[in-house]
Amino acid sequence: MLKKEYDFIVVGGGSAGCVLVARLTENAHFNVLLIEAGSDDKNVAAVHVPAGAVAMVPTRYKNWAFNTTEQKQLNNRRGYQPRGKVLGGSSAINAMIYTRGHQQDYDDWKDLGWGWEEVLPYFIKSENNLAIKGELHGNQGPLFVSNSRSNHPIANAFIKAGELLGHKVNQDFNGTEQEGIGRYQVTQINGRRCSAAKAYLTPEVRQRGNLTILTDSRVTKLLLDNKQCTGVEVISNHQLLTVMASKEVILSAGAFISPQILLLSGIGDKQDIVPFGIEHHHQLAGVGENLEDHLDFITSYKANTHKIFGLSVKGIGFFTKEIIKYLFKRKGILTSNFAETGAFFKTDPNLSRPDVQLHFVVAVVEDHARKIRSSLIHGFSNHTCVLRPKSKGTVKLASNDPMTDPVIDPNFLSDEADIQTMLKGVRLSNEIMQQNPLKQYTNASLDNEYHLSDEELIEKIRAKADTIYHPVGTCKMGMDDMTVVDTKLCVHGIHGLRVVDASVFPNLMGGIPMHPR
Ligand SMILES: Cc1cc2nc3c(=O)[nH]c(=O)nc-3n(C[C@H](O)[C@H](O)[C@H](O)COP(=O)(O)OP(=O)(O)OC[C@H]3O[C@@H](n4cnc5c(N)ncnc54)[C@H](O)[C@@H]3O)c2cc1C
Repeated sequence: MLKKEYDFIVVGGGSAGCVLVARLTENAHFNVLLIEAGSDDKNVAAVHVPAGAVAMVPTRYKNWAFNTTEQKQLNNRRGYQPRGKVLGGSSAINAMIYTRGHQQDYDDWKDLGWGWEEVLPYFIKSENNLAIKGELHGNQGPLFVSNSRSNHPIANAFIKAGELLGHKVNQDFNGTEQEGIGRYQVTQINGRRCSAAKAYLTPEVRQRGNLTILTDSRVTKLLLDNKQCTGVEVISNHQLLTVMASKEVILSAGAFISPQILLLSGIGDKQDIVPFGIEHHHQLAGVGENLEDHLDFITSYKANTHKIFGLSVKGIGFFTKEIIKYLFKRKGILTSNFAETGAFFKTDPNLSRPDVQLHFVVAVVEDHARKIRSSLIHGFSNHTCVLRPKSKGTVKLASNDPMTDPVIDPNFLSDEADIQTMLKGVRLSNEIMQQNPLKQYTNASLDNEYHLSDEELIEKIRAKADTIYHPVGTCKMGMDDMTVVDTKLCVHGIHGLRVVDASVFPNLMGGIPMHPR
């Protein structure tokens, strides 16, 4: 039964929220309420079977499926922003790749107390790596990390192709050196997804008497008494309820909704709040600013085999066998995280760390797999993203109605430097795709961009690129005027309120943002 008051209320049961409630409830004196807008993840096959992501990412199933504003530098196209809406949050629908940022990325945050030396013990504590041991890895944490059980031959051909060009094969992207080409490790156990909910909301944690989990319930507003956050308003079962927090409310609703909740509650820049008829409580100009995201450009190929993702009559026999293999052995293509291999490259050898990442995907996933016709093709694709974009966007209110999506403007490619880095990255990607180990599997290039001039390729990037799903920074941590939380993640000037999700990152790191805490 829901109580009127808890010590802590955690808003959003995603990558950050699940970790936090598991840790807080270790202390039997704390009563904790976790509120999640989506459903429980129990018995949701699409979450647990790795290839099930294909049922969620392009659809509204367990997914907020946001759209962005028209992107000026992307030919005024609207982008797509999937986000998990289920316990586990985006870790329940993501590609399960386990790569941290580059060590230097954390050292950029050293003055904030979040340098490499400070964060490494937490990586190690959380990780249970079933394949790699060593001083940079953990083998006893709750988050299981494995080698992919799919091990698709065409994904391996990608590595061979890179090796032919002289790229160093990297056996461990989370080891001492990030640069190189290799296989991604995945957050999986026994061929099943290990989301933050699976890792941290274990049956033992769920049974704790001091933890209440309220799913299918949406926080609409924070309750404020002058400069103290005292609780939340939540819509649950079609009823508007208020629940009080005696110690803290902790926002972990993700990089789009955490700033939206702050703005709906009157915390942010006056100009972003008052025009919507909302009372302005607390001036914080940085709320919803500083949005950074990884832009992704895809080059796709039709394969000369049907033993890869795609839908055809010929493929039915192959997939039937793979389903049986999965049911009995938890192996095969259903364990694939799609982006099985990849690379971290420097577009300029003088750089101190890689500035582009490649994801080699054993499927054609044009427009986030929303283009059914291209998803039918048996094929593969190579994705290029700029790791430290200079372009910055915003998340703001569209209305005072909390059920309305926020206005998301990543402002992709607004900085010319990002276009140039992307261009160089795509050239590196194309070189690999033309090597014999991959050519032997290629029926046709679906993009034919090898012979394009720089100007033509930039046009193609503007016509096709979109997110690879790593928005951060909208409640930035730090001490300057545009920051929202301090180094302990407390909201500046408001007592009893923290933000703990990807919105607090000061900037994007050269890796994937599920694992940096
Ligand atoms: C398709 C996709 C692929 C990705 N691939 C990878 C990958 O391979 N590797 C990797 O490391 N990262 C990947 N990411 C990124 C990674 O998953 C995210 O960066 C990370 O999960 C963000 O964690 P978070 O805690 O900030 O937010 P989330 O995990 O998104 O959690 C936010 C939670 O809050 C809930 N919520 C929102 N609003 C409310 C509200 N008003 N009331 C109550 N609850 C609310 C949401 O439903 C959600 O459960 C991917 C992301 C996506 C979408």
